Amino acid sequence: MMAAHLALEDHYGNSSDTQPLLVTPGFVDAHIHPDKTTWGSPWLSRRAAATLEDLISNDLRAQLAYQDSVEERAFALMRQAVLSGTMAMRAHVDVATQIGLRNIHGVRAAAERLAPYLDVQIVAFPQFGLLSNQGTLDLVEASLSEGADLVGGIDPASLDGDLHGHLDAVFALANKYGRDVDIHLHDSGPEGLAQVQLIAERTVAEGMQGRVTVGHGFALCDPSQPGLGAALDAMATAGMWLATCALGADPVPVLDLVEKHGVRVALGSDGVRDAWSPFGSGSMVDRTHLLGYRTGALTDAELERCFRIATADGAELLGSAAVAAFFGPGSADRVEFAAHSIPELVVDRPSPMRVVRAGKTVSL
Ligand SMILES: O=c1cc[nH]c(=O)[nH]1
Repeated sequence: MMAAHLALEDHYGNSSDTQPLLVTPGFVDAHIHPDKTTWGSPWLSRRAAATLEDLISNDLRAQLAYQDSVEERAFALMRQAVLSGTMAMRAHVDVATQIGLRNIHGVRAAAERLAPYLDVQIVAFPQFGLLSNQGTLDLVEASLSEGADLVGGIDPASLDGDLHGHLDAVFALANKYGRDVDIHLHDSGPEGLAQVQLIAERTVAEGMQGRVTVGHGFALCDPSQPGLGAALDAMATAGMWLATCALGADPVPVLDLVEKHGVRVALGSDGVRDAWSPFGSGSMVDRTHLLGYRTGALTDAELERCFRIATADGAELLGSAAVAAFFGPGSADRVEFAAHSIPELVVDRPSPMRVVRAGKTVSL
């Protein structure tokens, strides 16, 4: 999947060398949390957080205090993503006894309003624990008939405190309803790698090769870990994906190493202006820049790899036909930028001049 560079004609039909036109496929946000965003809402002053548990309790407190509905906030962010060139996204949406299914319903309603422009997959995400937060497992199951597409999980050993029980529950639901799986794994070091190995074994045992993603996978970002190669090999055998976000100080994978072991990588925004982070723009062009910056991209090939991860690779993970079908400037679904080349686009991160869906300029 290539981008195409054309000379741009001005209003009078004169082409100009100083105003370039780069035509690209749409972008794919493979990991975002639109239900928690404050996009379009008043500024949220955030509390300090030293641990994952702090972040999670800040998150719940913030969500319970939001005045604007999930649908309004999610729609505002998802609209911004569309206008920034995103054509597909995988949304991790909280399901918990404290909030019931309202986040799932709100994000699904927002997605329906944007359906001509954006393919949205919803992961039922047990942010506050799947087994440890009693009643959540039943809600996750119910969510699969009420708008959620995938079964989510989170740190089975540390956060949920029952490694095997958590994986049993996640894979049982995936099997019962024929859904893919996407598990947040913040745990680092040997504990994180051991969980990756187990998820990979489960994936193969359940015949779910290619249908399981690990989000964040901080353990997979530490090349000093002796078990890293084996964990990456296990993931490759299971056809597992790693969704990384290049957010703040979060660890990022060594892309050469991950690719050498045959593990596929997709890119996402993670939390955009929510209790977890004041940053984020909803733009995958920005996020691609951050991936390049955080992974030390230097050569054109390295910058182009970041672009590929955010477009063609993400499209493969999400099964996005609109992005995958891009063939050049005449494509019905495309994004137009004032840029000379992909490397320059990734570094300069311009806003699109035009997003085109089904042959028509998107105006929202
Ligand atoms: O919202 C978020 C972001 C990162 N990690 C989580 O568990 N939740």
